[in-house]
Amino acid sequence: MKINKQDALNYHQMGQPGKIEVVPTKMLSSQIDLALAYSPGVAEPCKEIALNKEDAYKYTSKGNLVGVITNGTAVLGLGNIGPEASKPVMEGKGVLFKKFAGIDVFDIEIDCTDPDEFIRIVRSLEPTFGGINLEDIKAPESFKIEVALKEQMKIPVMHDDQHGTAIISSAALLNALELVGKKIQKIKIVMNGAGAAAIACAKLYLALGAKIDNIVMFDKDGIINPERNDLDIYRAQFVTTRKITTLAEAMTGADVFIGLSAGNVLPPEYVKLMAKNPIIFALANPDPEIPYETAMAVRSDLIMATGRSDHPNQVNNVLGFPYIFRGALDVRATEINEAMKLAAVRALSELAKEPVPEIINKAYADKAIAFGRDYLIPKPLDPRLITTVSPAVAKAAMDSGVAKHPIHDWVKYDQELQERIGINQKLMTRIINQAKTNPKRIVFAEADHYKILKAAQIVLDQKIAQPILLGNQKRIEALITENALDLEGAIIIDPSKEAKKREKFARVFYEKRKRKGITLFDARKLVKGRTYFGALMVETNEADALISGLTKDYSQTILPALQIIGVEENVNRVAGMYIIQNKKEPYFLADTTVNINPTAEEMVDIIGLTARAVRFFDVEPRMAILSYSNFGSNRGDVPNKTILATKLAKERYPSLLIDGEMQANTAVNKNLLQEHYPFSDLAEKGANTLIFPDLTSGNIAYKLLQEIGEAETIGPILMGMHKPVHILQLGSSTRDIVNMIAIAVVDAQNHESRSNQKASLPEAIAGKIGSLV
Ligand SMILES: NC(=O)C1=CN([C@@H]2O[C@H](COP(=O)(O)OP(=O)(O)OC[C@H]3O[C@@H](n4cnc5c(N)ncnc54)[C@H](OP(=O)(O)O)[C@@H]3O)[C@@H](O)[C@H]2O)C=CC1
Ligand SMILES: CC(=O)C(=O)O
Ligand SMILES: [Mg+2]
Repeated sequence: MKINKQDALNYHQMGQPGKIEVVPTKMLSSQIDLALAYSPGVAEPCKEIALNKEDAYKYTSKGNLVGVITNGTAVLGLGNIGPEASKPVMEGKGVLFKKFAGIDVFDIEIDCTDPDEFIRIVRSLEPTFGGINLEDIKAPESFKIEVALKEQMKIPVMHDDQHGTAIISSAALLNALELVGKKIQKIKIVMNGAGAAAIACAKLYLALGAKIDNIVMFDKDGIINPERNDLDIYRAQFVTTRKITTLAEAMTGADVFIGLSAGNVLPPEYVKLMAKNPIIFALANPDPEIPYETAMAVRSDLIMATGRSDHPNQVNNVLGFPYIFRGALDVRATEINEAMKLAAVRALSELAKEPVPEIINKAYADKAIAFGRDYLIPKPLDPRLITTVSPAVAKAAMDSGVAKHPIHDWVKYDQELQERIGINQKLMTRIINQAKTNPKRIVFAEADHYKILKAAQIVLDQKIAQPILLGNQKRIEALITENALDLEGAIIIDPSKEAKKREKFARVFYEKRKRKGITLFDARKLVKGRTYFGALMVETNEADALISGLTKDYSQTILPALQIIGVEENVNRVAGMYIIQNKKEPYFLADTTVNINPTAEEMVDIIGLTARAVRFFDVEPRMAILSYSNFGSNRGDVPNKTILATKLAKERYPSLLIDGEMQANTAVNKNLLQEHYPFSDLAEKGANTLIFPDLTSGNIAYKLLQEIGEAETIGPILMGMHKPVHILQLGSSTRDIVNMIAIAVVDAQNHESRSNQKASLPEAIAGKIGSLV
């Protein structure tokens, strides 16, 4: 994946600088809250903790808080760039801890290179944290620091670059060896790098059966052999007695190369020297010891992994640290010991051999990921990691006697883990990857706008879509130059210069609308408008989907689309849906954009369209029909209408989980449903799809969520059009536009794949033609 320097800087700079903030977990909005949270109320937990320090786990965030601590001396493969410069990486680790395992992090960058002083500082932080993740501290100091802190602290301490890397690379190595039928006891290993990561990896390989005589290690000064008189005690363990002096000699006949050093230090010709079916893990970040493509081009029997996400086999400690700490914190382990590390290795290596759920195939746009040369180890977005690795680590902590709070109910623990991450966090990743499998031509009516051009560049770079930019060519080109955009490959069309095409489109439009009051003269005038022009491109198959609306009111944009493209066959109307992505799961809201005051029957159409669209996102809809009343508790037109809509929808779509009418909070609060309305079909899980009684309530609800809720919103997704058209909200961000483009591409793929299938909406909902927007 091409990452542009300026984009990376903008990403970190935009909005509130950095990637992380502290969010309160309790209400703090009244005098009472303040008195409880702070003086005088706060004194009570203080006094309890003073009597029993363990109560810090009960009354503070300690039990779920990890310190990601560094001095910035070995930041990725960038070297000793200092504590300030390491902060983006540490914030990044914090975000991954949170996203993948629900663990909160304070990142702490300490200006201190003296190991004893560093040890003293970190040790003094024990009251704050439930665990310490040491990060990017250079060897050999990192060894001394970790050993001392493990000894002196009663909370789990792990140097991630050592043990995270050792665990993940061991799991991948065991699986790679299994694939090529080699035994770890027999393989010849070249370790390039003799720092924190390399030494810990080599030690774990030895624990797994590798032979010290078969390992050769290199640092910047060359091979580690008896002639070296500059070796610390850690490197000295890996002095080779073999008669080798150069990397080329070591690579000759080697089975495995492990790179934990720096980028681009392994010449391709050395790869040729390796034994049959060689294994290369080039793990330096961000640039591996040899680029993936270069190594793979050298020989076809190579098994290759890197630390990056843009190639198969990402061997990166992100597969470990969130889940290892999760398991350790959950049993309040006093340390992370060898048994826990080996349990993580086994869990990871076994998970890679399990059949891969469809959700992961989709997240990686790969039709069928299966254990093999390109899939040695689970993918970082695999939601099974938390429910596999964390329990394995927790069990091992219990079995090895370091768990202060053993887990007894493993089924309940599994559920808790799932709830921590929410199974559908990766919704847009899945859609984007699905889009990449078959990019489509997307025409933009408002291409003379920076945000559209930037989004077009992103989708072009990421091969999500082929942009067609409508607008004044000179203005578009000026914007591209002004903003240093790279839009090579995008098609620019200036409708004002396309007289022939306009005439063709005017005639198509005229034929469609001549009995609806449109003259050819009107048509010629209207097709000068870019939304008309774009919609006609889609209608005449010159483009696959239209995106418009960034600078215009919704109704002005939808009109041309409805007049030209119209409503899908077998569907009575179009409707708009918004996705609200909260921390745990997405919620789907409809109709938020089109139907002003639908009748009960019209609501049933909207329910059908929405159910199908929700399934398009691989989510099973649990639909609540909303009102200001709960199951007949209030009278009025809206409750009457929504009660009828619920009844009719249940009749028309018997396979759908629908209930109503109910208030919005009832719908999304399963405890409330269980307590007061246990008879409801939604009582078990609550609703994830909310159908509004009218446009006023739908529109107000999503706009409020968008502006003052903390959730990310995706949409509006226009449902029920004959061909894909999506209309942006006025002022959408570049990110909103990219999301919308990906949705439009997948929508176009689905339209294409069902063009020969004629099925009614109820049949589609019954699952006969799959999930389609
Ligand atoms: N994929 C993953 O999950 C992970 C990858 N890494 C990567 O591993 C690398 C090392 O990290 P870490 O061990 O923490 O850092 P350290 O600073 O502890 O170690 C770096 C080691 O690499 C050696 N080295 C540097 N350049 C060369 C070279 N050209 N040839 C041979 N050896 C070289 C250094 O030698 P000397 O001692 O002589 O200076 C040192 O032994 C980084 O690139 C990092 O990104 C680390 C952790 C996880
Ligand atoms: C991944 C990681 O921790 C590193 O490269 O340092
Ligand atoms: Mg690191």
